[in-house]
Parts: sequence; C-alpha cells; structure tokens
Amino acid sequence: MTNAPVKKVPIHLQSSQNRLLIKNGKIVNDDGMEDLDVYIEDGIIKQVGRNLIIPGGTRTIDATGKLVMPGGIDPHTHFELEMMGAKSADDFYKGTRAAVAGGTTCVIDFVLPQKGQSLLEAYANWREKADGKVCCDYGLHVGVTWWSPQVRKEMQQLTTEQYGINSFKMFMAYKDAWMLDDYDLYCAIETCAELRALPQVHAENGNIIARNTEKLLAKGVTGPEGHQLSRDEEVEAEAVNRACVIANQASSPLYIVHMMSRSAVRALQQARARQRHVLLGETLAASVGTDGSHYGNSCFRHAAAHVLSPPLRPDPATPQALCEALADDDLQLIGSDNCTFHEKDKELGKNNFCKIPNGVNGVEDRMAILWQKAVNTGIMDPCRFVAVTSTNAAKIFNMYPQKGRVAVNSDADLVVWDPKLERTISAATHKQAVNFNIFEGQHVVGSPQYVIVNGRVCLDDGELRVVEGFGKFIKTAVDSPAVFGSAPAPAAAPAQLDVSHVSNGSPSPDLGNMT
Ligand SMILES: C[C@@H](CNC(N)=O)C(=O)O
Ligand SMILES: [Zn+2]
Ligand SMILES: [Zn+2]
Ligand SMILES: [Zn+2]
Repeated sequence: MTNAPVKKVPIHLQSSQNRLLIKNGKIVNDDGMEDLDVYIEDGIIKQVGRNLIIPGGTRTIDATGKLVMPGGIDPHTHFELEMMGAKSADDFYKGTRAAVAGGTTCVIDFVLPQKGQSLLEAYANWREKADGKVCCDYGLHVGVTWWSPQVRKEMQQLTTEQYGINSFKMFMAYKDAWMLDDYDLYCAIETCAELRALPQVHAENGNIIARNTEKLLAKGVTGPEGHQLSRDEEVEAEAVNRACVIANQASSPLYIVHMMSRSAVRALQQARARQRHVLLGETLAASVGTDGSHYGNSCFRHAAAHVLSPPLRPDPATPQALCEALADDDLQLIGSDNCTFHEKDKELGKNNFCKIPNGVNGVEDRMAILWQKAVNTGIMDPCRFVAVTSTNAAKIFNMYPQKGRVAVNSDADLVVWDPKLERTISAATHKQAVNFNIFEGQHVVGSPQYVIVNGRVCLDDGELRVVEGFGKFIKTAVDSPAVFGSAPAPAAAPAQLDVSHVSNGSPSPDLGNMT
C-alpha cells in the first residue's frame, strides 16, 4: 500500500467522475445475500440488479468471489480528545483515514464538554476540529458531563435541525471529571426521553472505583494491573443494572456503550426481561479481539496501552462470549472506542495507574477482528456481521437507509470484502498515528479489497487513496424509528421545554430480533 497523500481534488470535479459498476459480487445486507451488480453515480447507488444498462466511461470493479457490504459504521470514536492531561493521537484526518483502510465509511465521535462548559460551545469546537479533515462522513454524540437548567435547554437546542444531534452520553464513572450522580443522570435521561433522543451511558460505579483505587495505591499497587483490579466485572454490571432502572423510571430507551464483560451482558438481559423500552448494548473490537491478561505484562508500555474503561477482562472466555452475544442479539453493535495515546502520554501514569490516559486503538481493525473471531469461527454469518458493524448503527442513530444498506438511493458507502485476503495486524503497517497496536501479530483472514466512500474509490485494490476533507457531517434527527418506533410518547414535557418539533415514532424497521 503506497501512502502518498492524494492531492485535494475539488469535490464538484470528483463526483462527476464517479461512475462505477461493481460486478459479479455477492451483496450482503443485514437481512440477506444476493448475487447482484451495483451501479453508482455521483456518490449514490443508482441501480442494483443484473445486466444493468450503464453509460460509457463507467469504471468496473470485478467483485467475483467477493462480498459487497455496506461500509462499516463505527458508533464510538474519540479523535483529538483531550483527557487526563493528554490528547488522543489519532486526529480526524488520520483516524478516519485508518477507518477507511479497515472498511469503515462513517464514524460517530463524542463531543465531551468539561464540567461547566456549554454543550453548544463544545459542539462548535468538535465541528471545527473535524470539518475539513474527515476522509469519510461522521456524526456526533454529545456528552452530558454536568447538569443544570442551561444544560437541559442546550440539549433541546442540539436536537434541532440546526445541530443534528440525536444521542447524548452520560458517565457513571470518571468521578470529578465527567461523572453524574444518580439524580442528575435521571434528569438527563428524562430529558432525552422528552426529546426522543437516545441516552447512552458509560456504565461503571465511579464511587466504588474511587475507593478501590485509594486502597490499591495505599497497598503500593501502582502498576497498570491496578486498573482492572479497581473495577472488576461486578462494578460494571452493577452500573448496567442501575442505569436500566433509572431509564425505566424515566420511561426511556437506553444504549449502554462499551460493554466489556459477561456479567454486564447478563445484567442487560435481566433488565430486558422486565422492561418495555428498547435497551441496546455495544461492545468493542478490543473486547472481542484481546483480553485483560496484558495488564500483567512486565513492560509498562505494553500493559498501559491496554488500559481503557471498563477494562479488558482477565476471564479468557470473555471474547467468545461477547461474540456470541453479538450473534444472538443480546448485544446489537460493535464499536472501537478508538482513543489512542502516544507512549509519553501513557507514561503520565507510570507511578499511578489511575493517571494512565484511558483508551486503545480499534478503528482500523474493528471489522477484520470481528470477521476473524466471529465469522471465520462460525459464531455469526455475514448478514449478522453487516448488522452489527453497520446497519444497526445506521438504524439506531437514524441514518438508515441513507447509510447501512446496499440499496438504490443509499449513499455509495461500500466495502468489497475479500474473505480470503490474509494479513497480520501490526503497528509497523497500520495507518493509525500510534506505534502500538493491541492486536499486534494477530493473523486475520478477511479484509477489504476496495472501500468506496460516497462513490469515490478510497481503498483501491489495497491502495489507500483517501481525500482529506472529503467526508461531511451527518445531521441526525431524533425519534429514530428503530428506538422509539413502538415506544409510547413520554409523559407531557414540562411547559418550559418546547418539544413541539418532535414527530410521533413511525413503525420501526426490524432491528434484527430486538427484544
Ligand atoms: C472517554 C473514553 C475513553 N475511553 C475509554 N473507554 O477508556 C470513554 O470512556 O469512552
Ligand atoms: Zn466511556
Ligand atoms: Zn514492551
Ligand atoms: Zn469512548
């Protein structure tokens, strides 16, 4: 793969050149597979079928023996995030470039205001960081890291067409940084329900973690192994349960990000059995691709590179169990939570594990890792792979069928996946900005041969040809049918919150066999 950056071609020139036929491939959507050809023009899928009539000057990609899938959608990234005294290493250019290299054609990043900071101001900062640099389309979730009537008002403003936000993330961990107490968490989730926006939670008990950290440090446990010891599975599962109870009290659906353990999945399943609103679970490439054994590595750099929250689990059965949960629709989607830090930044926690900036890589390898761990092992079929890596995110975040489907009038965001393409994952060859890869040395069978972003061939038979700034911000509307379609309207919103713009949910498209 040559890495020569492609010179900027004016966007209007590009699209007219984008007549493309993908021939002889097997189309894979979340609900079925078919041997059909795909014709693309000006960034949109115009025809799907056989013996298509196409204009001269069309480029043809022969996809014989390959799968033609919707481009991956990564619902969880943190590019250029400042946290714990450092800044994540992958910026919006390098991060989305790595995403495209791995078959992902849309990412959803997180606006994370500091406590007391205006959400609108933070939103503007993120748009400024991302617009003009992204190589593929992107969306945003907004963090609710503090609570006040102003925050409530700004959430309402963010869900209008001007800003295009339909999901908010609250933290039950990161005490003193982003964590909300249960009262404020309840108010935030209630407000999401009134706005018909999707609340997301980082589910760990931040107070237990804080006390465990004090005790471990007092005992002289300062290395990265202390990170997992301070927050084991039940500390995650307890918060999953508590978040579901609060959502139930607020008559709200809920999306739990980065679920990392079997205990957390069990807690979500138990909540589903007793609650009527949609409860959604996300896991990560890291949690299916590796495990918590690395925290014991004698090399600080190696162990610290695996520090994220919730942590990777020492139970070796976890990766397979999480793949099975994705296959069985106990979990609905896989993200990366890509939040990488250079070695010097991870060393901020050299003598105190709670100061190690949290985050790992994953945006580039997410799809190949899941294909290797779940499809090649027979745990899930290609249709379910498409559902959890693309379609479910599109449906949940109300981008469907513009995104997440190979169909006429959908965006031409596609992957020509070669199920036989073998490679070994390594920091020496990956496109990410850091010189460490938590999947180092893993051999995968199955990777993208072509990646088409809005009709442009950005991975061309293994050659990476992204264009910085080619991607655009995707505004999302609230009231996603897949989440709110069958939910009754919540109790009348308090007078001061104008929600008149919100329509009633329409019948939701099938989100797998969602309970
Ligand atoms: C802030 C971000 C950091 N990444 C991580 N999971 O450790 C997150 O908690 O999602
Ligand atoms: Zn989190
Ligand atoms: Zn080392
Ligand atoms: Zn995250």
